[in-house]
Amino acid sequence: MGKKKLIIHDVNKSFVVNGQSVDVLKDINLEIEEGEFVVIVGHSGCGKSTLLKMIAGLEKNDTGILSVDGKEVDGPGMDRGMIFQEHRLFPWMSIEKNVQLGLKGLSKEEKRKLSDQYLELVKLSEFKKAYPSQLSGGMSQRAAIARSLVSQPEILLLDEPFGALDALTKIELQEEMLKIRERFHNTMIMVTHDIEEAVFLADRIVVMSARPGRIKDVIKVELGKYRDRGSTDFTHYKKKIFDYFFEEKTVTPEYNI
Ligand SMILES: Nc1ncnc2c1ncn2[C@@H]1O[C@H](COP(=O)(O)OP(=O)(O)OP(=O)(O)O)[C@@H](O)[C@H]1O
Repeated sequence: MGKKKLIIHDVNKSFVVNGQSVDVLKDINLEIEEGEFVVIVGHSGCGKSTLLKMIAGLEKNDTGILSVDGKEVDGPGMDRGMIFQEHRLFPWMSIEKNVQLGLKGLSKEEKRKLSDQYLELVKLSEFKKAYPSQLSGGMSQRAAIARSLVSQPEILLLDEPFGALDALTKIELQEEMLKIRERFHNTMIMVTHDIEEAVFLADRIVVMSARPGRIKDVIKVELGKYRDRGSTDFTHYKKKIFDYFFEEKTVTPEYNI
């Protein structure tokens, strides 16, 4: 057993909508080890993004405890980085300047060195002076990855980061995420609607039930480091997760298999 990085204990969350309290997450209990890659899947609206936002410190849990390294989460921190489906780069800044945004208290030269290093990692060195509008969707998402990695977060929170990309770019970036994780040993927590992506990347897959979101199952993916998307075992995991969604209601179009 590795070191526990994140502990979520008896967490509940509701929102007030039209004057009424609506339960969004119910009795969430989850422990994530340092360096683990955990992927969360569940129907649209079951509270996956809300859970990520609570870990990021952007939303507050109503009850229970949510702690990182034994310290209760109380707002955003440099130890956690977040990547969203849209790249959220500032259009008026070059890619280089966007990447440097998260760096505080460093000289210009130090910032430049770091942004160069991370832009090289995501293969965007040649585009550092370009603006977001001059980049493709995949390139913009690479820049967003560099921006979140440059401040060296220990936990990377990924909210459907490749959801808007074409299939080939998506596969390329999935493989790069694995390389990044191998190099930096970050703990990764990703939300996705793509079951194949979940099986390809995860050490464990958290399956959530429809609203209010509860953890229905946590599946350990025992497929080794390099996974063959066409293998029988890979397909077996895909089917197992897909069956959870049949169980609840008829197939939902938001899920790709
Ligand atoms: N700030 C808010 N105020 C009120 N309701 C909210 C707020 N944020 C989220 N919700 C509601 O909470 C529920 C869960 O939202 P959330 O975005 O976490 O779901 P999700 O599982 O990530 O959905 P999707 O897969 O469609 O992105 C939804 O019904 C949403 O409308």
